[in-house]
Amino acid sequence: MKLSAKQVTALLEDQDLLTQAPACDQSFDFLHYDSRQVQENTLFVAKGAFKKAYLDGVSGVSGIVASEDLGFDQPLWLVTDTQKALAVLSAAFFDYPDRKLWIGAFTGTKGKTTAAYFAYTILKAATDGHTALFSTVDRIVGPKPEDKKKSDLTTPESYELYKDMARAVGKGMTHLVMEVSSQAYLKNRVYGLRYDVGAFLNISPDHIGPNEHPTFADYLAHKEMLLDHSDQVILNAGMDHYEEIYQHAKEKHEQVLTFNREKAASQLPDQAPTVLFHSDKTELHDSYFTVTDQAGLSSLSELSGSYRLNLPGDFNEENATAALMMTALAGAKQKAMKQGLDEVTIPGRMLSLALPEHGVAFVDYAHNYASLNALLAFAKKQSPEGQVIVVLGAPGNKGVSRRLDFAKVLSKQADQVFLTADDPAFEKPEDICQTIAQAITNPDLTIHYQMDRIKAIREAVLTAGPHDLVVVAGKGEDPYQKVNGVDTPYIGDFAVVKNCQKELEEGSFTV
Ligand SMILES: CC(=O)N[C@H]1[C@@H](OP(=O)(O)OP(=O)(O)OC[C@H]2O[C@@H](n3ccc(=O)[nH]c3=O)[C@H](O)[C@@H]2O)O[C@H](CO)[C@@H](O)[C@@H]1O[C@H](C)C(=O)N[C@@H](C)C(=O)N[C@H](CCC(=O)O)C(=O)O
Ligand SMILES: Nc1ncnc2c1ncn2[C@@H]1O[C@H](COP(=O)(O)OP(=O)(O)OP(=O)(O)O)[C@@H](O)[C@H]1O
Repeated sequence: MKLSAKQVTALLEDQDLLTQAPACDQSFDFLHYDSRQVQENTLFVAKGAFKKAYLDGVSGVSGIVASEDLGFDQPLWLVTDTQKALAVLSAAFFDYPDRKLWIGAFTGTKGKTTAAYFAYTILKAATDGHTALFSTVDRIVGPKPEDKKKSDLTTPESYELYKDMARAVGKGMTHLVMEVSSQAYLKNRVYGLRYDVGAFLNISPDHIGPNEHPTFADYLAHKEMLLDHSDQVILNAGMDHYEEIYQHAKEKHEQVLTFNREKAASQLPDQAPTVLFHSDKTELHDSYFTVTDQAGLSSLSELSGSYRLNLPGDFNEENATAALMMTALAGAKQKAMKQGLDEVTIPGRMLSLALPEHGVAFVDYAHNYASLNALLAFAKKQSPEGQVIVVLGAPGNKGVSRRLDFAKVLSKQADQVFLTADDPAFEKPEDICQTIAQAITNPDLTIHYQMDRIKAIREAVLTAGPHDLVVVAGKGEDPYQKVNGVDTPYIGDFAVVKNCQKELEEGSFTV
């Protein structure tokens, strides 16, 4: 892997990014955007909030790509957009690994990680283990334990993206399932990348604020960009703003594949969904549903059938239908589809545990209005004779609107709530919980305060009767709490509930 100066100039020129190129004739052994990772003979891309001082005392940089002359002595390529430049150069440096992979991508406000795990597990079965996964939780480039690492972002920086794709190709992977966030388009992390299939799951207001999107329209526009860069597209016909998203997709695609729940009101009367699904049985630990291809497309010929999904939640049937359609387009056979959904598990998503004499606990990552609403609606349906007892908090110094959103959902769907800490950052968790409590409008909802999250979960379990559901929302298996700028280690909600279960079984449970 090398880049010659000539190549760099040609690549940047080709994308109309170049405003000035140096007259030099050299080759670079490395490419990077982070001064802490520079090696001997690196072409350095100064992007984002880069400061010149970062390169003080750093040796090894032999060329610079930047949007302004920062006063370095090395050959300089001046470009109009450093993030796009990094993407273009990374793709070339890693020898276009994207062209050697079948790539399926999910976007949406909710369900990206879940649907990506569904599709990954199906394709792993269909390709005999030759599938990679780039998700918010893990980035998996091969079959061995050492091929898996924790993700930092939902969609990584372009350099990291192509580097990990190249690693996946090197390990014999043929398919990749990935999540694409709106930020990835906003920050040009996926500039120039094409997908074989792109699926748009849903949209609701989120990620709007400083450092994210200025408006909802901007958020939606960046999500829609996935449709422009996918060869085939799948849309959830039941989502908000469907008509607008469908029209957008139609501008680029003759065929737009859509799905919806059977008997759902059609948002576009002239356009029947390609695929319909319905629930056969929803249980506390899994769900059974049937999918039917209405259009009789040969590309979806393996799709129609009944499936067991190893996760509960009616919204997960939606995610699963999208994953089934995507994997059918990738050529998966129904046997792999059934096996994948039957076996799939996702860290921190809809994990359920039976608690002797204390009902059932759900640990879930739901942390905004749409996801908490879907989760508690499901819980309410599952415990008609019992109470829904929720443990949650809201993060400090970000997503402040979530506090009122949670109060709204709790007022509608919960019987008791244990308000607690959830990444309080530089705020006091007590203050955040007070804001939530003050906005709760249901006088019948019992409110408890316990800022120690482990104690809050244990107290909720102690409170629960045999028919109750304890829903621990917001952190899933997150291994830390953000407190005063420090990632403070935390055993994770699931581990706390598991300990409760073990102690209940042994008869030693106390709070
Ligand atoms: C607002 C935003 O998108 N920022 C991202 C962006 O930051 P940036 O380019 O300004 O980079 P920076 O970290 O401020 O530093 C500037 C440059 O100096 C370099 N540097 C820095 C320090 C140093 O000592 N030496 C040095 O060279 C850095 O490598 C970087 O190239 O590029 C960085 C990676 O190169 C990202 O880590 C960072 O994401 C931040 C941390 C972030 O949290 N973003 C969130 C909002 C995000 O993207 N979330 C979405 C999920 C949304 C969803 O759930 O739908 C995601 O895809 O994860
Ligand atoms: N289709 C859906 N509709 C509503 N809620 C959903 C849906 N799918 C998942 N959820 C809820 O949202 C939570 C997060 O799901 P998931 O991690 O798959 O979404 P995501 O899009 O990756 O989220 P994020 O961008 O926050 O990482 C789940 O734990 C579940 O409670």
